[in-house]
Amino acid sequence: MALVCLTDFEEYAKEHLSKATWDYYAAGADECCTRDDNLLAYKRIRLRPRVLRDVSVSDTRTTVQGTEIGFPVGIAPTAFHCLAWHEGEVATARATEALNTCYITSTYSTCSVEEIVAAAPGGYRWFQLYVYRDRKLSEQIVQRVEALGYKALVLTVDVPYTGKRRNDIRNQFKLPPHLKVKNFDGVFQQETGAPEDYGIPANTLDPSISWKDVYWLQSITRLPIIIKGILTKEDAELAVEHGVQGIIVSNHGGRQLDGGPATIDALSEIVDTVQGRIEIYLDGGIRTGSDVLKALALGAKCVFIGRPAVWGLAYKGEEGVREVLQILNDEFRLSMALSGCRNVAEINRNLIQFSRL
Ligand SMILES: Cc1cc2nc3c(=O)[nH]c(=O)nc-3n(C[C@H](O)[C@H](O)[C@H](O)COP(=O)(O)O)c2cc1C
Ligand SMILES: CCCCCCC(=O)C(=O)O
Repeated sequence: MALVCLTDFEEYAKEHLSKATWDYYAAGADECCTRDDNLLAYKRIRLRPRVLRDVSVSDTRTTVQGTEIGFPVGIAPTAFHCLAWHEGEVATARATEALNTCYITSTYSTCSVEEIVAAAPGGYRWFQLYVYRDRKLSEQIVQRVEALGYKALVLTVDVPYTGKRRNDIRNQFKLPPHLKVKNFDGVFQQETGAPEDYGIPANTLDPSISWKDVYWLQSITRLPIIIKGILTKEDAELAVEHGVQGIIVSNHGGRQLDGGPATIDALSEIVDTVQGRIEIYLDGGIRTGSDVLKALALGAKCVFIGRPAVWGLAYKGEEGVREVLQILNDEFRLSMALSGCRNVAEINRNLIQFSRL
């Protein structure tokens, strides 16, 4: 039977992946309140559609960091794509190249950045970076992705420690031995029995990371820096003051702090504070084209999907991710037209029924 919406892909993935892999992808932290609220928050928002506006032609294109993409939905960084499909991130990269959108490659990819670029040489990509205690490791990967033509660095700031994901603990989930964090092959070795997250030594990431490390990162790269994991106006203001080029409003898909806000609920205070000085993106809970429309109406320049891309991989690799992206593109185009918007420039706050919020 045809899969017609993203939840169809979710059901397929749940049925076909091993329980431990499914649990890892689905996980939220603790009671999963924030993970679930990311989706529920969209359902609380109502739109104010305009009519009789000649929507016979519609244009979903936009720009991010000055580059045109086909529609305002990219792929958020998620780890371990080879768990879902044997070609892993290579398949994801090919799908995003085909749909002309942005793919943020995770530090914890199971294909190397060199393999990803070779598979989809024309693709538009950003690289997601975690900061390591051993800064040389971070510097080396930054140099590699810069040389490979990645267009921005996405600095993830919400993982000083990994959130408590109960099923992963119950399942003692770890990357199976035939898969590797390919960007650091052989680097993350450790003695048996030492603390680990998913088979990776637990103490590699630096929990002392602070705003001064943004200056350090700027000193080692010419790439634009986008901070992922901002949820408050105070931190958005600091991001602007530290000279970064963008923010991703994100709670890591509800996998880190449980009890934080849904990202769509956090967006407005950040947009009001930033006042257009840098681009603001959002991820978390995007499952339909009207979710995309709502996020853009509230001020996001582009949104990113995490789990739905992995569901697409689990279904049919590259083809599955293409289908997921195509469905979102089609639904977004339809939602735009049904609310009277011919292009993304016409999407604004007037579309949102604030009296209900
Ligand atoms: C399985 C999984 C792995 C993830 N791995 C990373 C990662 O390596 N780096 C990162 O910055 N965010 C990671 N994230 C968070 C995503 O980038 C994104 O914030 C989140 O998935 C968005 O929510 P959604 O899944 O509801 O679309 C991961 C999320 C999931 C579900
Ligand atoms: C050692 C930390 C592993 C993190 C794995 C990727 C990730 O961010 C996730 O949410 O899962």
